[in-house]
Amino acid sequence: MIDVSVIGCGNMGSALITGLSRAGGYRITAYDVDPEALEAISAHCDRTTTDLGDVRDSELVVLAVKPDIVPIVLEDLDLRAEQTLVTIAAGVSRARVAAETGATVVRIMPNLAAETQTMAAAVSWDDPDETVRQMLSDLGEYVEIDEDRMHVATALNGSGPAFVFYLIRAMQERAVAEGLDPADARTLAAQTFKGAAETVLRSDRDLDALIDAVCSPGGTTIEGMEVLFDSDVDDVVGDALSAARRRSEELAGDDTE
Ligand SMILES: NC(=O)C1=CN([C@@H]2O[C@H](COP(=O)(O)OP(=O)(O)OC[C@H]3O[C@@H](n4cnc5c(N)ncnc54)[C@H](OP(=O)(O)O)[C@@H]3O)[C@@H](O)[C@H]2O)C=CC1
Ligand SMILES: O=C(O)[C@@H]1CCC=N1
Repeated sequence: MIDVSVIGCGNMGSALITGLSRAGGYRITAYDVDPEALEAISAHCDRTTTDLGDVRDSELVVLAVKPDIVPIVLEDLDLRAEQTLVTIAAGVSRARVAAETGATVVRIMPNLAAETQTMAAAVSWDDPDETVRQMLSDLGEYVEIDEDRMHVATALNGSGPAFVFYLIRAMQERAVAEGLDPADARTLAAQTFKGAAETVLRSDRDLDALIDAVCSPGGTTIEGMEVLFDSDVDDVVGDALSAARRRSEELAGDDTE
């Protein structure tokens, strides 16, 4: 049983808690200043608390508050060297957190799919932490990266779900406009993204080969692909990613990571 505390039970903290609860094998303490946030997540926790002292003995402590709240929490959080503090805040470096805590600091960039144990996460650390590895495996897929790549990871897999939700909506809305029932269009659009993503993860074929596999000669797909090939959609999607990456760098301020 891994003893984990989550500080901040908003969108991301509650997704992590729900995923860990579904995985099993975790004793979960949830801390927040907002009793309503705790109430909303209580079914997935062993303990909810508004007393920061209650997280003092956890093996893993996940800091899931907004970047500007991180220093406020760290001021009152008293941890020891044998504990691991996992920070998920965009644009807040490990060094900045480590300067304010006695614990070993690991930085991850998770995403909302933690809730369904299909999270894509990036992790950076000085020394691999087996308990954090276990947690990340239980929640989905992860890659280890140098911390100076955390800004681009934040844009890709941290912000990425919002970009994908947007694309799902665009396909769904056009299908509805062309006659499909809204609920059916939502199911088909979302499952199509899920299936395509699963295919990429399980296949060793490159993406061009996978596109070709859908495009029957003289068929329907190539007509749609021609529209994409002739558009600037690659640039637009890339620009969205770059804008998110730049904002992560801005949040970091003088820190390079
Ligand atoms: N949302 C996402 O998809 C992702 C978020 N992140 C990172 O996760 C962190 C949290 O983001 P997100 O979940 O979206 O934010 P939310 O605002 O949804 O959640 C933050 C929670 O922390 C609470 N809180 C505020 N002050 C304190 C405090 N002093 N002690 C404990 N809890 C406090 C908030 O309460 P109240 O609302 O009352 O202020 C809220 O419940 C950020 O650093 C973000 O960069 C990383 C990857 C993805
Ligand atoms: O938008 C944000 O700042 C956070 C970090 C990545 C996803 N959500």
